[in-house]
Order: sequence, then C-alpha cells, then structure tokens
Amino acid sequence: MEVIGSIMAGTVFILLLLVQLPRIFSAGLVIESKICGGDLITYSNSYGHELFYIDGYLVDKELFCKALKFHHENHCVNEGYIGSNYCGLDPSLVDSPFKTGRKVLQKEVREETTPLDNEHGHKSILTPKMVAIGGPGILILCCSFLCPCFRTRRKETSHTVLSKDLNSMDSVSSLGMHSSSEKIMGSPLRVPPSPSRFSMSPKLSRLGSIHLNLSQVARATNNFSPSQQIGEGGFGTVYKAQLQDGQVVAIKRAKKEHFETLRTEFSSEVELLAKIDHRNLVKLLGYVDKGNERLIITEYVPNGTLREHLDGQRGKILDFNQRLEISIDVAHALTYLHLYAEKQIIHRDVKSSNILLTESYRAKVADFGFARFGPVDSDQTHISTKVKGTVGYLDPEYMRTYQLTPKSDVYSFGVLLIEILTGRRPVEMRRAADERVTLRWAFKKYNDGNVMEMVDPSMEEVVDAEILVKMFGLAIQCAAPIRSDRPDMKSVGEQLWAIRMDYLRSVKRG
Ligand SMILES: Nc1ncnc2c1ncn2[C@@H]1O[C@H](COP(=O)(O)OP(=O)(O)OP(=O)(O)O)[C@@H](O)[C@H]1O
Repeated sequence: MEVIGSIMAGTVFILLLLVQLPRIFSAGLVIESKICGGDLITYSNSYGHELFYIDGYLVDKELFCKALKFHHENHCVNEGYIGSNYCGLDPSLVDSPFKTGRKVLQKEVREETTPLDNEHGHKSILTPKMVAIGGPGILILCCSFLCPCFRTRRKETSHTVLSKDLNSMDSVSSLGMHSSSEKIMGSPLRVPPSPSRFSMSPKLSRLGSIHLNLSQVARATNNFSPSQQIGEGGFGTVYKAQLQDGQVVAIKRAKKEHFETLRTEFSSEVELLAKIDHRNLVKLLGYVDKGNERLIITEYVPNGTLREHLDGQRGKILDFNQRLEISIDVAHALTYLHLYAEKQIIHRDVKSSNILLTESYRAKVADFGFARFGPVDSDQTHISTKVKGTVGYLDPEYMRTYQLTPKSDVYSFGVLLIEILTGRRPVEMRRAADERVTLRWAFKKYNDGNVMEMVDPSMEEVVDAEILVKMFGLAIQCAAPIRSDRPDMKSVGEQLWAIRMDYLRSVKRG
C-alpha cells in the first residue's frame, strides 16, 4: 500500500516537474546540433542577463561564440537557432553588459536564498514535503520503466553533472557575462558589506617580514622594467625583484585602470596571505599601499606554473611521480586552509595556473584574490555569496545555489586532478565535439573502463592501470555534481598518499 502511495506521489511529482519545465527553459534557448553530433549549446537570456553553456557547462561568451560559429559554418545548427549574427556581428543583439577586462561574469548576492525559490523570488510549487513523498515514488517508477538509467552508479553521476548544469540556467538567471577572459568575478560595487569579507585594516602596514618604501621597490624592480616582468594576471603585473640583502621576491603591482574595482581583491589577498604559513602556500612577505600604488610582495617561486609544465613550456615533461606529489601538495595546502588555518579559508580559484612549482617540483598554491572565510558559526553549513572563480573549475552546485562551502574547492581540485593526469585543460575547443569538455570526456572513458587512453600522451612511462583507476576514480568523486558526494580535502590527501604508496610498490615490483 505504501509502495502504491509512493508511486502515485512520484507520478504527481513528475507531472508537476513537467508543468515547471517550460518555465525552466523559457528563460533560455537550447541550440542543438544534430549533424555535428555531440554538443548541446545552450543560451539563456533572462531579463538581460546572459548565460552560455556548452554541454551543460557554463562557458564564457567567447568560447560559446567559437562553438556557435563552428556549428554555423558546418551547417550543424538546426534547432532554436538565435542567428549567426549574434556573436559579435549584429550590435543590436549584443547590447548586453559585456565589457573588456578580467571580469567575465556578475551575479547578484542572494543571501539566504533557498534552493527551491525560483529566479523571481517566488516559491517553487515543489515543496520539500512533496519532494520527500515523491522521491521514493520516482525511484520506483524509474526502476520499473527506466532500468537502463541504473546500469552503473558512476554512469549516472556523469549524466547528472550535465543535467544539473543545464537546469542551473534557471537559478543563475541574474548573471551577466563579459567576453574577454575566462575568469568569473562579481562587481565589488554591487556587494553589500559582509562581516566575513576581508578588509584593509590599519594593522596591515605591520604585516609581513619585509618593509619597503616605494623607492626601494622601484630600485629592486629596475623601475618596473619589462625585463623583470615574470607574469601578467587579471590583478596586474608580476615582477621578479632582488632586494638589497640579496633575497629574491615576486612583486605584484595592481593595474591602475582596475585599481578601484580590484581594491577589494587586493586587500583580501593581503590580509589572507598574512595569516598563512604553510610550505605548500605562497608566503606573503610584505606590501606597499601608498598613493597610487598597491603592491604585494611574496616569496618568489622559481619554476613556473603547473599549467606551463603540462604544456611542455618548461622543457622536461612531468613524470607520474611528480604529478602525484604535486597533487598531494595541493591537497595538503587546501586541507590547511579548510581545517587548520586560524579561520577556515575557501580559496575559490584552484586551477593549474595558480599552482607554482619550486625547483624540486614541489607545489605552492598562489593567488588568494578570490578567497573567502568559511562560515563563522558552527551551525552554518555554507555562506551565501556571489559566484567567483574560473570557468571550467566552478562547482555547479555553488553556481546554482550561490552557497559556498569548502567542497567548492574540492570540486575544482577534482577538475585539476584530471588536468594533471591527462594534460588537458578543462575545456578544449579545438578537440572533437565529444572531447571538448574534459570532465565529461573523462567520465565516459572512466565508465567505459578506458583509463589508459586518458593518460597524458606526452608522459612516456606506463603506469599500472590499477593506480590510474584509483586516481581517476578519486578525481571523479571530487568533481561529483552534488557536494555531499565529494570527499573533504583531508580525506583526499590521505587517499592520494595511499595511492602513492601503491605506486611506489608497483614501481619496485617492476
Ligand atoms: N610568487 C610568484 N613567484 C613566481 N612567479 C609568480 C609568482 N606569482 C605570480 N607569478 C607569475 O606571474 C603570473 C601571473 O600571476 P597572477 O597571480 O597575477 O595571475 P594569474 O593567476 O595567472 O591570472 P589571474 O589572476 O587572472 O587568474 C603567474 O602565472 C606566474 O607565472
């Protein structure tokens, strides 16, 4: 009797869901390519806020336009087409909040928004009670009529990622996207002050172990000479500098044109770095906040970024043991931030270009520009905040609910781990349609039992399949669509450590 009741409730639930569906998709437009196979390109424009998806993954407009143009050139687009003029050719259609610069996406803070509230602030007609009653019914219905969907648990996970992301189109409708970069950041001007945000305090002038004035910095960087320049990021330019006592440091100089908007980012990085002391995190040594200059002085990490190594730009290709050790280092750094720092810190921008390597190939996590303190009260599970991070690494649950937890870093770490093992970036537009979203491609290969085919081809050694299955399995678990399915960073570090022991044993065995 209970089973029949549950089935009926499940049926009602599905009917209600079907009633809701036009609402979910009315804000967006699904452009489906039939001739070119694979890609589902989705565009959403709700109240002037645009969102672009490829295969369910939020991408920036540039990437979206590339895909759209490719499909158009190949006469692939044949459903819900928004016009070939859209991507930059017809100004009347591109009259949206696109701007140049690092920020590619803005999202209003929706403090205390419940996942069941819809984009207009109305309560969804699907109440938690209905979900609770209907859930088991759906499960039974699904088992009875859609048995293939239960083929394997892993397979289901991979599909869930995509559908969840597509559905998130509804709940992230207040997003605006900029086209020139893949980094996502909210406008500080639109964020109400919140107690957990970092702020510049007078105490900061005493931070760090290095005290420099502007003329000393100018001398150390050869007056910010281009020859001393070692990198350029959204925040500004990074210089290598030698201090009078011979110590070599990195100096980040804020770009003047982004000065005001980046002020919050700058101050968060300074205050945050000052609290941190861990061998896998880049150490803050000092800062200068004078007149029109904002400078951060950190330890210099001499061996480039992880991404440069994966791209082969630094000569020797990383071997498997180095990749394993780098993964462990990053896991330790994040464990420290989540568990052992004075206050819990969520990095929010874990990615290969933010991992710096030492000469002995140990990793240090850098760039705290987007970091935030975790929940202050022990009964708080998350903080509600704007979405910030980098496309491809962003936790889909955070994007959908605006709820930030340390598990968002775990998701990014999962994407990073796949990047480390395969050498591929999270999104690679030049690849065949079914390989462009690396995570999706990896899910499929993993489910099909083809882990060997995923390993970075530039890595020459042959790694035991069992070890690879464990590594990819862990990465996929970290990148689970629902945060409760992801392990915490401490457990990830322990699992990686155990995998390394297995690996060393397998090497010894020959
Ligand atoms: N402490 C450091 N030691 C050595 N090189 C560094 C250091 N910090 C940054 N760099 C170099 O400078 C580059 C730019 O760094 P930065 O953190 O400003 O930007 P990013 O992380 O690459 O980009 P974005 O901030 O837009 O994500 C890095 O890619 C790296 O090559």
